[in-house]
Amino acid sequence: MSLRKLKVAVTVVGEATNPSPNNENENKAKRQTVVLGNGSEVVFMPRFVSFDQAWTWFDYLNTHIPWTRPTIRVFGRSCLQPRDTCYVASPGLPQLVYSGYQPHAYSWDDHPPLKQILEAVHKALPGSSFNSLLLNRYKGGNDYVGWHSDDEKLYGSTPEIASLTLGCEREFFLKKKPSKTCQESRDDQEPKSKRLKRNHADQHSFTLKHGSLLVMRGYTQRDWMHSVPKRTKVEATRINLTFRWVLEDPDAMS
Ligand SMILES: O=C(O)CCC(=O)C(=O)O
Ligand SMILES: [Fe+2]
Repeated sequence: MSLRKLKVAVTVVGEATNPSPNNENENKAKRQTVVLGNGSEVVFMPRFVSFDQAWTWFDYLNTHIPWTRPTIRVFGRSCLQPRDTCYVASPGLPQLVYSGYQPHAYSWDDHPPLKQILEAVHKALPGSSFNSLLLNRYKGGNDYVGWHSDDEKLYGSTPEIASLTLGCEREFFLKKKPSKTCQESRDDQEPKSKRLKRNHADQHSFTLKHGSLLVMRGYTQRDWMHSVPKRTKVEATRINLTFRWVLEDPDAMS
């Protein structure tokens, strides 16, 4: 699959205060906002946290998190999830279930560095709040996450998801979900060459480097899918933390 790097529609909205808890001098990092359209956007901070701090967090999480590689169900078939995982949530929240798997919810108190990371994320995103965390560990290029949206009901209709990368960099892709609007139905009947031009902004890619933070907002989960594909030449480990807000009563929202 070949997805073009986003060249347009990347707006640098200025210097942001980086919340690196240890080094105030490294607290200046560029923040890019990518407007995806129709109320969806991505904010990307390539240097959210200092290199050294990010390695300290990586080493702690790699050794201390109770990683598991669960069996999940995809298109009716059972398979091993192609990455390690762990789930952390505040008490009293509804259970997370995805791909037929219900992870045990660990407490923030079990791993104090996670509270420090959560605080840093909150500081970088004023007005945002997160009460759960899904951790992923990719132990090399064969580990991946396939195309999906995090559109579970317990996150509500416009969830904000903040995604921190530690360790080996990997490509992160976004592609627009197919929809049967009038315009797109007409596109289907056009020659492929024209269609490709018209759809140029329907896919984006980001290189998620060590210490970067990518935030998906608005209707991104409703209208877009994302993935971290396999990479044959990659051998090193990447740890990814996605912070999310779980609604206390998802049924009250519908
Ligand atoms: O590893 C990543 O960057 C993405 C992980 C992800 O999409 C997820 O856990 O839902
Ligand atoms: Fe996801």
